[in-house]
Amino acid sequence: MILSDSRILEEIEKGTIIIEPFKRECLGTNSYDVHLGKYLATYTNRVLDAKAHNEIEHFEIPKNGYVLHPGTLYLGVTLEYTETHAHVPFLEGKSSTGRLGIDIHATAGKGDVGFCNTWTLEISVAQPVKVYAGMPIGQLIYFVVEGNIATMYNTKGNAKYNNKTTRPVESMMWKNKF
Ligand SMILES: Nc1ccn([C@H]2C[C@H](O)[C@@H](COP(=O)(O)OP(=O)(O)OP(=O)(O)O)O2)c(=O)n1
Repeated sequence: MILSDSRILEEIEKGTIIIEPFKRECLGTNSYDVHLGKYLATYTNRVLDAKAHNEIEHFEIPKNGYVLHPGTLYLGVTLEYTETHAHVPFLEGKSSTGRLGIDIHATAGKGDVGFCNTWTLEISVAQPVKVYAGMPIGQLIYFVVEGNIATMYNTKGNAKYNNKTTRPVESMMWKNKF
């Protein structure tokens, strides 16, 4: 089950969902629109190593926008800081961003109950496209969870993406033992 607009508002009232900043007009029928934060990042090395800590370089999107090109993975970040304490949040693209050939995540759209942070976006594009800080970039949808949560994401000792940030965060795959 996906939360409706009025249920999302009720959960915000209760404090089980936090979206900052929150604007009523960004609430859709059963989703909330999130926006592109001002920082992007790219990996320093062209060849990434799944076992290594791959470093990234952050940069700010200029006022007049920044052109993204195919063949490069850009990490972006939502302007919105969110907390979800009782539902499973999912980050989805928007039809309007999709129609510009912009993908905002690479397989990872699911969030966890207890995730408290901005969302890192794994952005790739089909053709060159100029993007702007503050533009609508995706939407959050909220699923009802079945069963008790034994470990909330924000209390999980080995959660990788818990540190509060306004910048995109690189892959922490290197912390996995394999
Ligand atoms: N595009 C995305 C997808 C998810 N997340 C956040 C919300 C999730 O609650 C958190 C962890 O996501 P995963 O469980 O998919 O990631 P990992 O399994 O790699 O990390 P961990 O071991 O911390 O669970 O990252 C994000 O910022 N950006």
